[in-house]
Amino acid sequence: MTPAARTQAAIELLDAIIGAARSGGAAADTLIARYFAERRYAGSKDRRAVRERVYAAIRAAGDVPASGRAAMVALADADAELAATFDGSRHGPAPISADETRAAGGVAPAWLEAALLASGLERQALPALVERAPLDVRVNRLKATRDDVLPAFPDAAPTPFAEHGVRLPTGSAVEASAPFDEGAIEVQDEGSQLVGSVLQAVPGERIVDLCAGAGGKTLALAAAMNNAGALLACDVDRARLQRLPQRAARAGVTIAETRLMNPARETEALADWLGLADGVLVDAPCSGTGTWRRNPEARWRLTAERLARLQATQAHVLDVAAALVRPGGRIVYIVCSLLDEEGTDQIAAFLARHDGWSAEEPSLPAGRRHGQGWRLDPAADGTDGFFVARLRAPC
Ligand SMILES: C[S@@+](CC[C@H](N)C(=O)[O-])C[C@H]1O[C@@H](n2cnc3c(N)ncnc32)[C@H](O)[C@@H]1O
Repeated sequence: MTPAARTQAAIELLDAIIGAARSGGAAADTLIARYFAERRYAGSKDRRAVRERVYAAIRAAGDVPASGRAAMVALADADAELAATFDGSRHGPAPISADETRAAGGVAPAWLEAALLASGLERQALPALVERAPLDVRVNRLKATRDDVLPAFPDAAPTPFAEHGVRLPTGSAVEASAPFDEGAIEVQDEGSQLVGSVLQAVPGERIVDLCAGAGGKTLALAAAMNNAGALLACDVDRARLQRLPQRAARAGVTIAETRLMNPARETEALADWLGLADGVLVDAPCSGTGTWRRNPEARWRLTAERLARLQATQAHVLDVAAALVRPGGRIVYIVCSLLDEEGTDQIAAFLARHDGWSAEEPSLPAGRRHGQGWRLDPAADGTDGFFVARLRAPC
């Protein structure tokens, strides 16, 4: 493909991504994969270049742009090489005119920027929310140590804070590596590794991972428990939960049992665990404002209505978790969001609903106290953004 044709492809893809963001359609990655599946003439360099242009345009536009062209023209205003590809050639975009529409910049839609500032984030911390993220992996201590893994990747370095983390150059082919194949590493952001460790699960305990998804944190819990004890991984999403057993097998995890639940009927599915868990991890469904670095189009999709629905689910899963914990046991509540509505406000509301429970300070090597919990943010900590709180049940 010529450079101009690559820009035209990025414009077409952005049009599809913008349409999907407005209608709740497929994610950008899916649309990009479909686009190239139908255009076999595009080589791997073309695909990489187009993808980079698409994501640069998504990162640069805080709100949904009027069109793919408006997004690319805004990008070209600051990039002469890109601007030169608007050359009107056969497969390229028409030349740029001075008065045509440009996508607005910004970090997020105005209502979301306001909500982030109201949640205590400094304005200068906002751009880091949409910068490219590093590629972090967690070393699976059931299979290897960090020193075993580091030599397998030439440009790898230990993560600054997480004990078992390794940071690799973005784009490293982790899943084609021997350590991945052997189950010695899992892709996991350093922040995710840190907040997952707040439960401090130890061998022999009875632990529930209530919102386990495909098991990213379940596998870390099993490693912390050295495969000894009981570990129940639950979710309401069959497709996600179904991926867990295969990942567990690769990681040498033997104690994770999965359980699919019906939404709003979780306590029925968990009747045999009521009041018995030493600890419950609630990695709650959330708006993902802390993970825009990896998924920048998410900020185009979030609405106030969706946020309100997520908040209701978060309160509900916290209440389910409280029913599972034994006297004196604990809950760790995590959201990959920096909005107080999903973080410290949820904890305050939980404590108001549940007599005798208290919040304990998680105290991690990165981040800082925030309300009744702890917060990591991309600008200050170089991790995805997270809120985490530890709650102690009365004895
Ligand atoms: C942030 S994701 C979990 C990610 C996962 N723990 C990991 O580390 O990879 C939140 C999960 O909550 C699940 N969820 C949504 N509603 C739920 C409910 N009522 N009970 C349990 N899980 C729920 C979603 O299906 C989703 O998998």
